[in-house]
Amino acid sequence: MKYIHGTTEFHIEEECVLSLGKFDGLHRGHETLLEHMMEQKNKGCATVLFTFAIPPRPGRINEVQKVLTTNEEKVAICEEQGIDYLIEYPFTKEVMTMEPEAFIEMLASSMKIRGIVVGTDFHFGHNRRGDYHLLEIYAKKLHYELKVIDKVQYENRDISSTFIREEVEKGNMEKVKYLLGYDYFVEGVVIHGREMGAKVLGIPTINIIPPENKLLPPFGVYVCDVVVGDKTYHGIADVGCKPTIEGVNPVAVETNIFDFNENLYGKKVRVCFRSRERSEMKFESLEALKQQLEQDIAYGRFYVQQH
Ligand SMILES: Cc1cc2nc3c(=O)[nH]c(=O)nc-3n(C[C@H](O)[C@H](O)[C@H](O)COP(=O)(O)O)c2cc1C
Ligand SMILES: Nc1ncnc2c1ncn2[C@@H]1O[C@H](COP(=O)(O)OP(=O)(O)OP(=O)(O)O)[C@@H](O)[C@H]1O
Repeated sequence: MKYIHGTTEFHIEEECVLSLGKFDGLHRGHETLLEHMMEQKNKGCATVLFTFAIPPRPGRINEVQKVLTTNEEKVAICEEQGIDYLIEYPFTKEVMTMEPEAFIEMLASSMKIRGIVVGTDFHFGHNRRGDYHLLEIYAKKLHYELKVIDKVQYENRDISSTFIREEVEKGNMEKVKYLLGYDYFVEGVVIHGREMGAKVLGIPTINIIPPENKLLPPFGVYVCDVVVGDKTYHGIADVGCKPTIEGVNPVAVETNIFDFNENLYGKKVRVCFRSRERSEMKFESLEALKQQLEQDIAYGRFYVQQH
């Protein structure tokens, strides 16, 4: 896959099928779009996802925008899904004020568009004036086929990245899985913690520090799957900063993998959140924490057996 970013100058020689939008966390709504794109791919078109690199709003320059998928994850997911080109187009003042007609012309001058796939609510161009009706008018002129997808819903609400971010923030991980089509996950390289887990508490854990802009579920304990290479293990994870342990601890995801004693330091792992058990708490003593951890592990094992 080619990842085109940081430039407004690009040219794709092949005939292509295109979809446009933000695509934060590919979800079950996007899935329908992708299926149509893959049908075109089978007929010889290259698949192109066109997204914008939206800068932070003025006055919020120092605020980190939390996302379901970081750029690195998006690149990996797009590659897995069979996307040939991921374009992250700079959202400059000129682009922001570009009339939708000029935007379509710009796209058509950069690639040979044979198909466009969008949802019914897709809007683009200055003041979001462009919509699928305008794309339909240009379909005849520019000789592409337009496919407009009805919005996939859940409980009478359109599935969207906004909807999913709200549910992640509430810790509703089963619902998030349904909306995404897969477990919500965090990736990171296993680092050294204080090593109290194995030595003091008798419960070994792996620690990862999530990327700063990765949206996390609320601090607390989650039944999870841990993916290491091509293997998946069950475990129980704490998201938070371990208030029982003295000092300032960074926000981390710390996981006890069941029946596992290999050394994972320096390895990249993916922690997939399956279900929230409880909030993170400050315990009176390490002994009290240890007792709770044992209960958490028992809870996690039971959950895994039942689901
Ligand atoms: C399932 C699980 C639940 C945890 N719950 C809490 C908690 O509620 N409060 C807390 O202060 N630490 C909690 N922790 C973190 C422990 O304090 C941590 O395992 C211990 O401090 C070892 O950290 P280390 O790897 O940095 O040595 C939890 C850890 C796990 C694996
Ligand atoms: N539930 C859905 N069903 C069908 N198509 C969808 C669905 N959600 C988004 N799309 C389409 O996918 C493309 C990308 O959507 P985009 O990621 O920008 O929006 P979104 O998922 O609704 O998120 P946000 O909440 O950020 O607006 C658009 O063409 C959009 O219309």
